[in-house]
Amino acid sequence: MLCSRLRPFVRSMSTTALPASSIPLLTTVPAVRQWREAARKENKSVGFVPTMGALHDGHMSLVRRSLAENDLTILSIFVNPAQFAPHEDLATAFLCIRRSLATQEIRTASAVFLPSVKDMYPSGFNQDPAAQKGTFIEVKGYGEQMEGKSRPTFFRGVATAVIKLFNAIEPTNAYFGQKDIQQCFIVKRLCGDLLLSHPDPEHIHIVPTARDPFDNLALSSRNAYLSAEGRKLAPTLYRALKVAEQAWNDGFQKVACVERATDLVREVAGTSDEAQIRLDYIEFNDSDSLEPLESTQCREPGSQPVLLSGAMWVGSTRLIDNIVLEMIL
Ligand SMILES: Nc1ncnc2c1ncn2[C@@H]1O[C@H](COP(=O)(O)OP(=O)(O)OP(=O)(O)O)[C@@H](O)[C@H]1O
Ligand SMILES: CC(C)(CO)[C@@H](O)C(=O)[O-]
Ligand code: BAL
Repeated sequence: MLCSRLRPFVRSMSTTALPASSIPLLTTVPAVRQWREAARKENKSVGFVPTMGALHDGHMSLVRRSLAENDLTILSIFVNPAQFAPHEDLATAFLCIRRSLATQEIRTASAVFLPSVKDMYPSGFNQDPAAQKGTFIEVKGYGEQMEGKSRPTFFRGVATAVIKLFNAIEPTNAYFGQKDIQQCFIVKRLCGDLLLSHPDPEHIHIVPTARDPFDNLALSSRNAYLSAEGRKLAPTLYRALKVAEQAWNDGFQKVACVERATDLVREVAGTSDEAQIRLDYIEFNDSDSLEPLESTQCREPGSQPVLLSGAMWVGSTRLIDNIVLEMIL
């Protein structure tokens, strides 16, 4: 069963309701397979950019990279209900799709795939994980770490939707944003574990986070929900991560790096009239296991990359950001 808030928006996504477009809007799995088959016959490589709509410049940096590296680029827009907890705002995410389809930028892609919830969940979908039936994919030991601690069913939803999209499109390459760094590593592992060839883990590309050029705030669909005051405070998360990065590079232990970053957020929160910001976490994780580092761990040059990531509440909006230490993307 579909969550009641979602139902009207799914109905409104019927083909006839879509705006006119000069690029193919593929709304069913058979249609996207046909498009893919034609590309295969012409020996054309296909780059894939999965999104949930509400397009911004961060999405466009993925599209640009795909355009540069492939003959054809397909972008999907699917607000995947399985990655939203029942209390999260799925309806607002849906409202953004129509606006995205009207933007000029996605017209540079070769095709847009807009599946319905019914196409993506042929066995039906229930928003309550305990009542769900059918096939769901878990990436055990990785999906529970980091963001998974706050969003327990999130990566199960992401993995399930991504594998379905990959099976429908069979892309040569797929592009994901560094802003959602855990998602990038989980998708790579998913492709490796399930022995996927289209794409295999080496063809999952991580594109650096696109930021506001003035204050480095990571672009995100969620930024649209910030108040004017909240928008001013939002870059504090990245500033805090930079403080932690500096301390790490100076040789401090993890616990001290986190403390310095936390102090900065506390200080900024103290100067805000409305005390709008609250740090959820700042953590250092191993990029292979995704396990948190030991408190006493400090920088070891030449070791494998470390994920320095954080989440911060700005009013009722939860923002995430990260820095990958010692890695060339
Ligand atoms: N600032 C960014 N730079 C690069 N890629 C990004 C950026 N923001 C999002 N992406 C990537 O775009 C893809 C689609 O993301 P999505 O449609 O969920 O947008 P979003 O801005 O991440 O939304 P939300 O704010 O709900 O997290 C993902 O791979 C995501 O990592
Ligand atoms: C990858 C994704 C499209 C899967 O639903 C989503 O998690 C997102 O937009 O990052
Ligand atoms: N880009 C991540 C999607 C989400 O947070 O639901």
